[in-house]
Amino acid sequence: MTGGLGGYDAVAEANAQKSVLAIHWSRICERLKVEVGEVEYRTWLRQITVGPVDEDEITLYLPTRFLRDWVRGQYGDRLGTLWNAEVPAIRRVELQVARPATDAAPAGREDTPPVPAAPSPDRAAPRPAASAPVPEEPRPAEVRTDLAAPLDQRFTFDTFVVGKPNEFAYACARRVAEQPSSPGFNPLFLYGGVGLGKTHLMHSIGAELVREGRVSVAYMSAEKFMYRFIAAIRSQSTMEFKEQLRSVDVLMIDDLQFLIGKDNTQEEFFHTFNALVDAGRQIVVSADKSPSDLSGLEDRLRTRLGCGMVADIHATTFELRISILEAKATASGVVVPAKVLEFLAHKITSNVRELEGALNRLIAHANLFGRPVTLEATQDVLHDILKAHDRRVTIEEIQRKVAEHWNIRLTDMSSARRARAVARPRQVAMYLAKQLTSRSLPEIGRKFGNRDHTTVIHAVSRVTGLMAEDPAFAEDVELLRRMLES
Ligand SMILES: Nc1ncnc2c1ncn2[C@@H]1O[C@H](COP(=O)(O)OP(=O)(O)OP(=O)(O)O)[C@@H](O)[C@H]1O
Repeated sequence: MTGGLGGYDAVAEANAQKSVLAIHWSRICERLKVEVGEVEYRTWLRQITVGPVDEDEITLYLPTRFLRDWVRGQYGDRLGTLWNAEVPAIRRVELQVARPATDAAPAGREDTPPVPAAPSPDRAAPRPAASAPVPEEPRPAEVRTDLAAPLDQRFTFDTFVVGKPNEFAYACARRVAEQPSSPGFNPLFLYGGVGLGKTHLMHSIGAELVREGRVSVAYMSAEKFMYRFIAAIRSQSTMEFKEQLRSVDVLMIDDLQFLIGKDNTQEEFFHTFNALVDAGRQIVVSADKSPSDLSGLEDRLRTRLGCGMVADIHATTFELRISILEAKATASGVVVPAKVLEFLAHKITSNVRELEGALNRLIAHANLFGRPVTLEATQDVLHDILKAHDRRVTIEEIQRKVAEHWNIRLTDMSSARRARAVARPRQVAMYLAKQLTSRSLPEIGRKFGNRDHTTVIHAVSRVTGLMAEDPAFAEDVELLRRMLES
């Protein structure tokens, strides 16, 4: 590809080469359609654009890293063979990530338009000619701050403590961060109660992708999405808003439940969602409930949200709370005795945010006054928080949980049935009632079908004995106790 005769000839030669390559490529595409089928072709191969030839190598472009890797793994050799059959001088195919020019939208902050000739900041930037792919190098990884909230630097995979309740969601988030748009993982829908780490995981995905490079990430709360949309309508710039959204590689929307009842915004989100997924981009969404339980969201949106991977973050266990506290205490550099951590993990069970808040207050207090953290100081410094968490468990709740756990009828808690499958759970419920409530033995007996207080004493000692003998049984009872306390 030498020019030698001046700029015009070089351009003419490049154009001629392009049109010849385009003819070869269209023939190869026809072959591929027949070989792999129309659907497969449209999903993976249609997005390829042809780049330059250098010696014996032709460069093909794909819009995302994920597509590039997939096509390379599945079709790399075949593409090489087909090109070689068309143009014997081509012996190798190089696959690169590049956004086709038709998709190119402003890629930086609004105040730094990437296309120098942009006529005005409130108009979409002009697009280069459709056939010229934009190579990946000049387009650095970025967080689309024009669209989105900046990522919180503290929320990374490294600082996320993994335990049983969140290990699945964590694994899914890691997978998406490593391979955005993997089949089966798009969209990734994370859900769980308040303060259990959904936002932390989303920011971790964003941080990882940006660190890895080559993708643009937009993160925003559903609330922010709505306000941006409304502002765009008011300023008559909805097209620009849509284009910005649809130009990102990964779109993350936090707290989607906010869109319940906001029909127009839902509609807009639905179209954005479809446009991105259809273009092979990744969507990550969080909400407080699963897609099927988000009544108030349009059915078609709920259906699409549930199409990828739905991962639940469960309420924390005692072990996870301890691990989180340990990690955060270590990071703070303040020595917090194990018994203080255990005390907090027992007392503050509702969510990690509150747990973290309590620990932060303790640490701040220790730093301010230069005093060691003790159990007494903890009770003093946190007395208001601890009081709010002093939960009263009722005997009815205990009976319900225990019955559910062993799959027996609630009425069997007070029935006369003595079969072990029923009597043992009943004894456990009596034991837990004694442990977790301040009710007297006769009161407990009365709640269990008017039994005598000696029956309750017998149940307590029987369960205590069995727990000592049988670790699996002890674990069951312990689990129930923690569930009831949280
Ligand atoms: N497994 C964890 N390891 C470390 N920190 C955690 C973990 N889970 C939650 N946190 C911390 O708890 C706080 C609350 O988490 P986050 O904001 O991610 O919760 P959320 O599920 O998004 O809550 P909301 O429903 O209110 O949006 C954050 O400071 C976060 O870092």
